[in-house]
Amino acid sequence: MSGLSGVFPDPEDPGDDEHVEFTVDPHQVPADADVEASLRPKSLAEFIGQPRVREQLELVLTGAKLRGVPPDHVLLAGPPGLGKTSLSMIIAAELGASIRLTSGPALERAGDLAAILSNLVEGDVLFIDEIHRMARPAEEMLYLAMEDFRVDIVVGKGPGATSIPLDIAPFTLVGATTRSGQLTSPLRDRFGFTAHMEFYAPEELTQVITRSAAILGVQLRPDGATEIARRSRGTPRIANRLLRRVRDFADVRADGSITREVARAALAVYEVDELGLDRLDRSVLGVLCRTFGGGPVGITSLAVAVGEEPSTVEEVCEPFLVRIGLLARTRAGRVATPAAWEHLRLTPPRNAPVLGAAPGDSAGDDGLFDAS
Ligand SMILES: Nc1ncnc2c1ncn2[C@@H]1O[C@H](COP(=O)(O)OP(=O)(O)OP(=O)(O)O)[C@@H](O)[C@H]1O
Repeated sequence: MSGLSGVFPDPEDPGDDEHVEFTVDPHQVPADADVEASLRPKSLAEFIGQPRVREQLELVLTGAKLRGVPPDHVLLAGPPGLGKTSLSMIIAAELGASIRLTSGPALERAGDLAAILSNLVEGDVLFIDEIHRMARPAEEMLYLAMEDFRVDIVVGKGPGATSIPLDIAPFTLVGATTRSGQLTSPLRDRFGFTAHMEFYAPEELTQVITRSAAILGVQLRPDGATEIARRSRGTPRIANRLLRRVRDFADVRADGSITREVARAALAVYEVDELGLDRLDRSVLGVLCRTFGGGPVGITSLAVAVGEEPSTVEEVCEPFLVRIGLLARTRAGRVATPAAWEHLRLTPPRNAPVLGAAPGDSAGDDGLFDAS
């Protein structure tokens, strides 16, 4: 028989010698990644929240459809997990077009991009995730492709090299970035529309979770949905992930129904606190307060101290910590706010940095400083 089988003790009662038998066929159980895909909204009408982006995008798409031309290139900017990939698929679906998906790091050489561009059919949507991480030669090729629907293929090397122009089908580029400030201005200027994705309000995340629970057939009480939403860091991907983890807990340790109490107990097991901070967030704040006396400290030093990549701390933890007022970015580096000390139940030292008054303490145009 293919599958897994065995015995499982009741986790509520370690002394229990009555065992529950289980049999699971891994081919019958969808992987988390498949579940994630099934939860993606398929149309603008199904896409919850981001009212401004939806309205703007609807105008861009409808205007293009009225004129019978592919819409301008679209840039989706915002922290991870807010729905950029979902939105790119929705753009293609609303246009009745096919979509090709790739990412900046996969486009190392201009040839990688040329191969994709030359295979596009008129009206296709090309999605490039993490577009700020594309290699320079590919980026330069993209300028011409975006503007004139043409690429120059370089044949040969050195002084004898020649470039052969190749027409490509008119297409719409959808770029996604977590670091719009890192885009070069020639690339940024070639997008006709930039959608700035915001963190979601708890009520919007409650709707996301309720919708996902209905798709997954999970019994979810409204107070359970609110509790998960409150701790989802304004991010639908996290909301869906927490819903799946709370569902596990509800199935294994409760009666399968997600109530506020079940959600609280489950999220305590997964170390997600009342503000939605996870281990890494708390570790960043803890190091900032305990090791660096509240800062200011550069992102690299902070990342090394928590054993993470600076980009992870900067793109995953920081935007949310800044948004909920636990961390501030100043010219001199990252600083813990009084609310951070309070959240960690620590007393700030007397010489802890004072926030707010210093002139020039404002973020750069990507909201980030390079103190390291
Ligand atoms: N507005 C929304 N309404 C309902 N569900 C959403 C919405 N936005 C995102 N989701 C859910 O969140 C998950 C993550 O979204 P998605 O992968 O599109 O995010 P992303 O911004 O592209 O993230 P990344 O850039 O890290 O890939 C999706 O599976 C989808 O189910």
